[in-house]
Amino acid sequence: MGKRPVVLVVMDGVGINNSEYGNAVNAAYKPTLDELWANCPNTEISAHGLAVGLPSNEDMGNSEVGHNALGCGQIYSQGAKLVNENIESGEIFETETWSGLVKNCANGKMHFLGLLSDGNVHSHINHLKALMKRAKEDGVKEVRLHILLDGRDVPETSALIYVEDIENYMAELNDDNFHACIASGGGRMSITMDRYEANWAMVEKGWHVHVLGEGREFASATEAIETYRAETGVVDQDLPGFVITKDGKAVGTIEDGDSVVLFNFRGDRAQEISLAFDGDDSFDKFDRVRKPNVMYAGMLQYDADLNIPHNFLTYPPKIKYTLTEELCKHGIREYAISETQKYGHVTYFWNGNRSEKFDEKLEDYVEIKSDVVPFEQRPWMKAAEITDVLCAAIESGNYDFLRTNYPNGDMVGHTGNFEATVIGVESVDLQLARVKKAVDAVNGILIVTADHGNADEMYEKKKKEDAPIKAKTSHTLNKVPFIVYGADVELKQDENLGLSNVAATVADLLGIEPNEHWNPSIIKK
Ligand SMILES: O=C(O)[C@H](O)COP(=O)(O)O
Ligand SMILES: [Mn+2]
Ligand SMILES: [Mn+2]
Repeated sequence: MGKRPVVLVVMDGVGINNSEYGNAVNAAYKPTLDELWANCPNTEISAHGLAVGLPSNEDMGNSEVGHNALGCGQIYSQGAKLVNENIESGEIFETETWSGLVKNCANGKMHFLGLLSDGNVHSHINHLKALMKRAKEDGVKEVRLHILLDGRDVPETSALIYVEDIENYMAELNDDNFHACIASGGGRMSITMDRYEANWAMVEKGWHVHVLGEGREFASATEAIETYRAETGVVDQDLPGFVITKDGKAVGTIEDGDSVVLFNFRGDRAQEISLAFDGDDSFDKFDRVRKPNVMYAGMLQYDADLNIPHNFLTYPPKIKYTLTEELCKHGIREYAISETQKYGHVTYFWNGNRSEKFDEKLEDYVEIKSDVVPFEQRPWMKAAEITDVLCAAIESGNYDFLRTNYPNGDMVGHTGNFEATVIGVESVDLQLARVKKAVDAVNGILIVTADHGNADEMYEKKKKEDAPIKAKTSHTLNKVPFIVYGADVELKQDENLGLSNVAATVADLLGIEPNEHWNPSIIKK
């Protein structure tokens, strides 16, 4: 091509926060990032709320919407917003899927499985309430709820707030003809919500409690949560699975003739459990022991290429004109690499929730296997291993555009462990120095940015001056850095810039005319 290669680094979860309080990014020793920020063209860009297609500016960013915006140069209404609209207009209940679900369980139960919170990253409790209410109106008699406790997109020990809320809601709905109750549950990082096949054993554990009704027994979800908290001290996302029983019997195993709705709208952590429900006898990820004959549907279609799940209630955004597609048209050779935890972020999310490549010949994707450990124990994760392989790819001269995601700021940030998160950010900085050197060796251009904040705010904001410090595990509403190294450009400084302006900027740096559908480049002309 004769063009200068462009390397883009997403430092997952590394936002900009002017306050030092709980700020693991500022607390980290990060000479390379500091030097780049001080000496290179840079700007701050938005990564949350309306800038990434979420319902409001109160919604923090997340990896799905962040990488979608980065990789497609446009702002699409995202799952959270689409489901809101679909419920508000009532269209969701006019779908064949909904009527099929209702009809299918005429003599059985309707099960709702999903993340119980108002985090709005994977799900929203209001969506669940709307589905339950309508199920009752449509004549469903028995509803069972399988709850995944959050504490990752919401405060780390907030599960009981949502349990109480939904139990009160069910109590109001329950009458002589309708009965809804919680049947099983567990922490979202302990059961069911694995992603990118990092740890199928989590899904197997979820299958056992939700479907088979096998697990430690409790009389209520509150009892389970309180008992586990007292025994283990773990936070909500890590609480073990539990089964609710009455008179020695699980109240809501999933049986032939039942219907099951996964009320999460986000795809990554919804796919594996969906495969377990949809899969025929050839399913071999774990032994399901018993596979009930149910109608299963997702709140959204999680992967349109792979048709997961077969039935769904809301169409995902149809993301068109992605950067990868455009670059392929120009013969640009692309390379994407991350470790398992974020591999799908730089491929599937980046390409508009598409799991197939646009052009086999032009694209190479590499996954480095993530550790299966609590990440506060190994905050460096696989940053060095990613860099080994990435630098070799840069120096090979075989690629024109290379992108990577370093998960540390985010994955360690989600543990709520400040010290470990500082080390996570420092690990990324160490690798950044190596990437920069490789970029220099090929006379390339380096872009450093992030998909949303997390490590930049590790403590919940205090409500009272003398309140104790409380760890914050979720993402933030903060802006993220955008830095260009190795190119003599001037960057715009504009309140309205966001992640969706990055694709056009990459095209500019590669000497390609940005697609007309994209938001404008950040480079001043
Ligand atoms: O799934 C998760 O781990 C969190 O809910 C969101 O994190 P991510 O958007 O950075 O993946
Ligand atoms: Mn992220
Ligand atoms: Mn995250």
